Amino acid sequence: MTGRHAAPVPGPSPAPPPRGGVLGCHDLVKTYRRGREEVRALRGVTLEVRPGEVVALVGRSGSGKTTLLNCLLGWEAPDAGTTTHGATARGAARTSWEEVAVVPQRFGLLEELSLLDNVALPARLAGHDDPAAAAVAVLEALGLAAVVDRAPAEVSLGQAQRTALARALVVRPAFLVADEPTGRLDEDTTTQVLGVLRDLCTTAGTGALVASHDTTTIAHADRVLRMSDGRLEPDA
Ligand SMILES: Nc1ncnc2c1ncn2[C@@H]1O[C@H](COP(=O)(O)OP(=O)(O)OP(=O)(O)O)[C@@H](O)[C@H]1O
Repeated sequence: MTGRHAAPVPGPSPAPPPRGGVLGCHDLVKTYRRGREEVRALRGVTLEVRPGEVVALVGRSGSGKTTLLNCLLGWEAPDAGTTTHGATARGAARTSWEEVAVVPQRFGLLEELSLLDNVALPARLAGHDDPAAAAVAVLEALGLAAVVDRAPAEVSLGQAQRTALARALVVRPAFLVADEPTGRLDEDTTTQVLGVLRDLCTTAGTGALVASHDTTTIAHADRVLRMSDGRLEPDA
């Protein structure tokens, strides 16, 4: 624990995204095929994330976590199954960043923009009065005040990872999906980041689904879902 309280993440000025409902999926199936080889990455996965809760998704490397998140988000097409995105209960193609924001495993930052501009972008698209101020506030809360003007290539992987999280949090989304968002961080920084995430879930009612191998992240979750060989294990 750092002993620091996480600064609250300021809210965007426009109307908040539609709230309510759940982020979830029902009976998702996904098989990858390469020639004759088949990898059954998802074998019928059903889950729900409710507003305000932090759910950790854990499992060995290759158990299907990233595939599950990608299918849940609509970034990959499942072979079967359905997804629900909060209040809209529609397909991912129509889901806005304010409804479901994402921290991808490989960050997905725009290399030609500064960290500040990367984080301000979704706030700008959401119609925030002062996107830069909102971006600075969340970057500061995540311990990045000193590097906001640098490009992603000019910071450490841990700093880039926190920037990807800041870009998701800046719009106070209804739901957050994060793939290993603390994998590059030391324990103190992880605790700081989790404090900011928890604050958002409490104050904005964000429901978070966080795939992680990190014991600190798992310990801070309200619920833990365990994946094994393309399936979720039944609750212990
Ligand atoms: N595009 C792809 N083509 C073929 N197989 C794939 C593809 N993507 C993933 N796989 C396979 O699907 C299985 C699940 O992979 P996935 O990336 O979902 O696991 P993971 O639990 O997220 O792993 P990690 O913790 O290492 O990120 C693995 O066996 C992987 O090799």
